[in-house]
Amino acid sequence: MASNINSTWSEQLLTGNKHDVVVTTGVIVIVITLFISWLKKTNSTPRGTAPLPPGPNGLPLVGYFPFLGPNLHFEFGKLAQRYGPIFKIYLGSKIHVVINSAELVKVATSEQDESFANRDPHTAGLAASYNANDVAWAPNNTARRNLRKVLVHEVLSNMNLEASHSYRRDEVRKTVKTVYDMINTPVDINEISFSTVLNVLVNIVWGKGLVEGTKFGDLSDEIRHVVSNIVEIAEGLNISDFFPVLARFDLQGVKRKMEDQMKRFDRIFERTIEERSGSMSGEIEQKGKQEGKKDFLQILLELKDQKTGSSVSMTQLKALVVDIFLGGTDATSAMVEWAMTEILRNKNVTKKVQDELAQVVGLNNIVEESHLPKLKYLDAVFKESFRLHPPLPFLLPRAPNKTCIVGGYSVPKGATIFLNVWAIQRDPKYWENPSEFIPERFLKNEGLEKWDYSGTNTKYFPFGAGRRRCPGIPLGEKMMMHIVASLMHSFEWRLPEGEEHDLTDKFGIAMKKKKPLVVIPSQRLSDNNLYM
Ligand code: HEM
Repeated sequence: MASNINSTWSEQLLTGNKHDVVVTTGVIVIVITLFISWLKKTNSTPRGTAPLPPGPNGLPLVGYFPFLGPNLHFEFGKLAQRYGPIFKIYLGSKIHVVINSAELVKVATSEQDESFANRDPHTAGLAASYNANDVAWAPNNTARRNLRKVLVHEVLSNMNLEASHSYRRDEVRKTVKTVYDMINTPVDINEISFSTVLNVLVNIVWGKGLVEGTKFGDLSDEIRHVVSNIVEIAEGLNISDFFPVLARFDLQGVKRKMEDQMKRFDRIFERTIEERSGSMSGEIEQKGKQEGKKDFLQILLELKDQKTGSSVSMTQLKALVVDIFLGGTDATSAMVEWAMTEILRNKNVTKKVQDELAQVVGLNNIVEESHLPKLKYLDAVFKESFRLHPPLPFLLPRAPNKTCIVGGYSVPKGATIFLNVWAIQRDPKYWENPSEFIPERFLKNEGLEKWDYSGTNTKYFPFGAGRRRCPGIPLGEKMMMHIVASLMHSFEWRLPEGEEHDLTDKFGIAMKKKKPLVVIPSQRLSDNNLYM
């Protein structure tokens, strides 16, 4: 018996019990048949239609999962080299299509933008968006388009951005003061920029008066906790997203944990609305009127009061606030960290950034938002940092609402689409010396190439392209430029003894540095008052 257990199938065939051999052979035949029919299913297309894109086969049920490392952007970069501008890959039971060329991204986000403007929300995204009632995860329907209009034309309008400039100024100044108090001790750049950006957004959404009032001192801490927790939960890989049949079991508890955070968020929202409609309302409204700015809550209450049949519901507005926090904080602070890393590891770049700041701002002054458009070299540094380290290396996943043809291949309705901005922005076909950090490439005005964040040139689109591109660009850009300009203008920075700069990244909700940038500041400006 023991020898039977240890023997191989072929040994049993030669020596063993006939019944065992029949059973084993039967199982093997079934497995091979399943495998062949799975191969046929994953590679076949109905007669007369275009074929599916090429791609690795993987295994039944789990697809290509077992062959992938944790850094999907590297893995997909390698597969792009093998399979070309478009490939398909099964992850679990879901088909994913990865688009790796500027030309085909143009097809998806311009020629066929309407079909590709739908999303494929994962469990965490769904739970954090009140079931896709927001802008970022909702399908491309009328409700979403209306809500996006509220975000672009009300919250982020030029007038509101201009009016809220004092919020950004105050928070950046507070950060400079905090760093000044930490002179000669290590500072975690991502940590301080995350908290600066979050405070700015809290003020934009809820209004400074509400958060700073003594009664609500604890509110911004609570918001900070909830936002950090939401980012952390959304960051992990969730098996249910790849095996939809398992979703209802919520094996890793992602849905439950996210819903707990959303309940906390609901309580914050209810409390602020209650207070706003109560005793503090007149005072805050009056202050807002004097300063010519409206916080988000005020816009919300006005929309409700208009009674014009506005289709924006309370749930949508809450979901939009979460979008603003999630979209705004993580990606912006990740970019501050990448830009600071690239500046500090290239001595030549450090000098050029500092020289420009000395010339535009002066060393007896502080950085103001009005200086930012004149900092052309720093702008090029950001553009080059975005090229090498796009915080969302595949953007947010899309899902076409009908089967489309891209590059001669069939892209099935509902497939998860990754637009591989990471690979395109490093492709030697489009970029000279692609892995080198050369900000000057964005200062040349040769030819007809347009390098901006609009996504119209699909060789460079770190904020996305087409009708789902990021609506937060003007705010994100102002915040990250102001923070880095101020940190570089007010301080000299050095690494702790024995440390070296490290560019390793880690895949997540926003692609960050694996090892946080922790650097030691020293005073650069002679006037101590410029730090107060
Ligand atoms: C450096 C900062 C930022 C980066 C790199 C960034 C990047 C992106 C990217 C790549 C997308 C997906 C675009 C696509 O699928 O084509 C996106 C979407 C979005 N971002 Fe940003 N973002 C930033 C800041 C912000 C800010 C400050 C806000 C809000 C105030 C924001 C709100 C959103 C929203 C709501 C969406 C979903 C748009 C839609 O689906 O229609 N982002 N962002």
